[in-house]
Amino acid sequence: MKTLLIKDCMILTMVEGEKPFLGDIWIVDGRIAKIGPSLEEEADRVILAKNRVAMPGLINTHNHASMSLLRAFSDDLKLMDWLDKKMLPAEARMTREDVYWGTTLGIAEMIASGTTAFADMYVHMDAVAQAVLDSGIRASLTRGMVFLEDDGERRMAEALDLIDNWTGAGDGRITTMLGPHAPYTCPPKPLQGVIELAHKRQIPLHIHLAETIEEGEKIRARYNQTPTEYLHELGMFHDTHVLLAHAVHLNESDVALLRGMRGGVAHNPVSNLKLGCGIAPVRELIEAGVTVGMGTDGAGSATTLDMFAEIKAATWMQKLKHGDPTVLPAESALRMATIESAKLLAIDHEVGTLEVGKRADLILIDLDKPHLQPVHDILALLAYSATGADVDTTIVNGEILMHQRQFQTLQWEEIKREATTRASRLVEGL
Ligand SMILES: CSC[C@H]1O[C@@H](n2cnc3c(O)ncnc32)[C@H](O)[C@@H]1O
Ligand SMILES: [Zn+2]
Repeated sequence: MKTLLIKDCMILTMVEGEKPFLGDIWIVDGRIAKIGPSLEEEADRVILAKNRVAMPGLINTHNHASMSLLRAFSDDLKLMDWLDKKMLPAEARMTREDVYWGTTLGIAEMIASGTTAFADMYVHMDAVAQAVLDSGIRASLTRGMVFLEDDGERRMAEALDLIDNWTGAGDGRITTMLGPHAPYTCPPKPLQGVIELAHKRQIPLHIHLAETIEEGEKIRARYNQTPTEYLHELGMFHDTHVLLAHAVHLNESDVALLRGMRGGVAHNPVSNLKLGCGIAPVRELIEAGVTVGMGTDGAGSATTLDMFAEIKAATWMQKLKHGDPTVLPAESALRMATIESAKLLAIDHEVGTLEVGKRADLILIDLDKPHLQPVHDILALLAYSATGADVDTTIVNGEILMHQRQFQTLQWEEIKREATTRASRLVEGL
């Protein structure tokens, strides 16, 4: 039996209706065994967490972690120029080892900023899975499939290899999905095939949707439909858990089509702002009963994987869009980044709140800082003042991945060296 006791912290469980309280958390074999004041249980290790807030780890529902190698390489471009002229040529040079080290760099940033689980769509996914396994983080992995060239069968085979070989690995830390890339890269026939397979084997789907106005124009010209109508008509929302990344350009009837869907929307506000895509109809989606979680997208576009930046951007953008500061209050934004995101990855029975019996995926935030005092309202402080750099400790499955801002499972100097040399090679001459 492996035990860990976290003592004297302010506990924010994120369970609906529960207020923050001072207390302790006892973790046994990776799960929360007790939460309450003055616990006296024996433990192999004790963390004294005075002046710290314990909350569920943040869950990043849309990422391409390996793109951390392309951070700040190409900015201030329109999405299609950025993708076609810069990202795709650099990605064409990426080896399996590049993906391993790029993903590890992304994971290091996530652990350091309080993310305990993420959803990833990329290539060389066995390397991504290995990086997840080695680091101790939790992830939902997807082989991204573009069906514009004629090697779609190979991509499908790789997607299924990932699912068959890695689902449940790392004591259940790795889950998998099927990932058709986007409506504009997936024509009806292969997309229908993916949807039918997902249906038959009950595999969740992860896809980009309605990110830009240009995407809407492309799909209108090809099929005389909105991107959402296109996916709906192919049966995507009938009985499959679907993770929709972005969903910025939805009209009223698109939102109505998503009503009652399984899964929901990964909102990526920083990427949407930076690429000038627009503001997603988050309030309308939530009012329609659609689950909305939070993500960053890759660091190649968002530049950072700090989920605290997303929390701020999400709430500010909705307030601005509706001209109303009461829209998406602090608690709702924090819920989006924790339990709502857990629902999107279909892991909410295990993580997303601090509750007895759930996996111990949690973070400790250091309040002993000028920008986090005084403590009138801990929810407002976390949503509006905290940054990823305030995270002191990150724990996944009861394992300490970072403590007092020191990585426990990753070798930072090695990651930096590998990432620097590989990143230079990828972008040379582009
Ligand atoms: C086929 S693997 C995933 C693929 O997606 C690309 N990508 C990264 N960010 C975005 C985005 O915001 N919209 C669409 N596609 C994106 C990435 O470069 C990979 O090629
Ligand atoms: Zn993306």
